[in-house]
Amino acid sequence: MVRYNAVEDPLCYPGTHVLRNKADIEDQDLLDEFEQLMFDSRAGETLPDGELDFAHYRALHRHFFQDVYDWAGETRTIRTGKGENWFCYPEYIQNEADRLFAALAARGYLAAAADKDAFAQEAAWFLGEINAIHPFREGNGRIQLVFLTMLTRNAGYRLDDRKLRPKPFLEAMILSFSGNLAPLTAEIRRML
Ligand SMILES: Nc1ncnc2c1ncn2[C@@H]1O[C@H](COP(=O)(O)OP(=O)(O)OP(=O)(O)O)[C@@H](O)[C@H]1O
Repeated sequence: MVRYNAVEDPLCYPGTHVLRNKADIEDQDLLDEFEQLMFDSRAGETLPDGELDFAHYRALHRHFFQDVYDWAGETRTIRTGKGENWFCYPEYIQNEADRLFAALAARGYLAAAADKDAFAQEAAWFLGEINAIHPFREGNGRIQLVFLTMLTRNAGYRLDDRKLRPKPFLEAMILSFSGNLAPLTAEIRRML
C-alpha cells in the first residue's frame, strides 16, 4: 500500500516506495516491523533532553529512528502528502517550524492552561499545526505523540496512551488539517 503521496523519492529503493534503511530491508512489512522494534527499544532509554523547541523535536526523531534511517532527525527534502492533503513544502519547513515553536513558547508550552479542557484545546492546536508541517519523511505521528506526552507532563498532567483510540484519533487528525480542532480536542481530553 502506498502510504505517502510523494514526488520521485531518492530516499526509496528504485522502483519502490520502500525507504532505504540501515538494515537494507526492501520488504515494507518487514521494514515496518523492524522500525517499530527499534522504536520500542529506544523508548526504554532516557530520552534526549531539550527545551521543547524544534531542535528538541528533531533530537527526539533522531533518537527513535537512529537505528533505521541515516536521515533520522533531519527534515524532509521532498513534497509529501497523505490522502487529499499535501503537507508543508520542504523549503518552508524550517520557517514554519520556527514560527510554530515560537508560538508554543509564547503560550508557555501550554503549561499555563487553566485546566484539562483548556490544555486539550491547546494541545490539539499544536498537533494540528505540527502535523501540517510534517517535518520528517516518516515517523511524524509517533514523534507527535512522544512530544505531546512531554508537553502534557510539563503541564502537570499525564497522557494515558492506553486510552488512545487509533481510528477516531486518525480521523480527528485529518479533520484538524482543515482547521476543525474539536474532534482532536475531544480525543486528547479523554486521554488526560
Ligand atoms: N490524510 C491525512 N491528512 C492529514 N494528516 C494525516 C492524514 N493521514 C494521516 N495523517 C497523520 O499523519 C501522521 C502520520 O505520519 P507518518 O506516517 O510520518 O508517521 P508514522 O509515525 O510513521 O506513522 P503512524 O503515525 O501511522 O504510526 C499522523 O499524525 C496521522 O494522523
